Amino acid sequence: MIETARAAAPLPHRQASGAVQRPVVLVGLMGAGKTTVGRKLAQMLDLPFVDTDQEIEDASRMTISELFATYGEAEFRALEARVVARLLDDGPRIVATGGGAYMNEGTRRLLAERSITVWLKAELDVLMDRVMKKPTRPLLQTPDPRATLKALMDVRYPVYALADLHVPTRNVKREAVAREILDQLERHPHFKA
Ligand SMILES: Nc1ncnc2c1ncn2[C@@H]1O[C@H](COP(=O)(O)OP(=O)(O)OP(=O)(O)O)[C@@H](O)[C@H]1O
Ligand SMILES: O=C(O)C1=C[C@@H](O)[C@@H](O)[C@H](O)C1
Ligand SMILES: [Mg+2]
Repeated sequence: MIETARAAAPLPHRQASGAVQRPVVLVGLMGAGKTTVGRKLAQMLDLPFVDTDQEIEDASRMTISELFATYGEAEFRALEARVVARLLDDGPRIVATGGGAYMNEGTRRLLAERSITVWLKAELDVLMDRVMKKPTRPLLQTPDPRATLKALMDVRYPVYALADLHVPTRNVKREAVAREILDQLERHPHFKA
């Protein structure tokens, strides 16, 4: 279900509203803050916010874990790619992707043509702290989730690095991360000041 951000209270960047020419798509590993920061950024820009994991769960009426268990990862990835592609047809908005969405080459090509991509980059310790708060993520159901996350980092970080903007998340507040994205967006050619 597409969620529309409620009118935000006046903020320093409010004049930027409506100036994003393309969807802004957040990519990065589980726990990087794509959903949390994406929602904040959408409020700041007064744009709709969409989370692909949520879209998939709403459409299938199943949780991501149930989808993995019932249909397998490959089917989930195919559905995810279709959902991301469809969201690019709906005009400027903030899109939080699932952690693996950007690993699909076709998805990356589409996103490069039609969106502004933002990599939320985080260190392993920060990610571990965060993902352990909700330990249901299907890919981390392993004997050593930290080693699994590290292995995913090694494979994925060179790919996430292809995104247009790189924003470190560290242990800064979600508002500060959203503002850093906004600062970088304002310097991007598809953002009209
Ligand atoms: N900047 C931040 N500071 C503190 N906590 C944060 C920050 N960003 C996210 N979190 C917390 O980290 C957890 C994971 O965040 P979130 O769900 O937004 O990550 P995600 O990138 O969307 O992960 P996934 O790929 O699994 O959907 C949440 O509990 C969230 O509240
Ligand atoms: O990093 C990943 O591959 C995933 C991240 C989550 O957002 C979900 O999309 C799912 O758990 C897979
Ligand atoms: Mg998320």
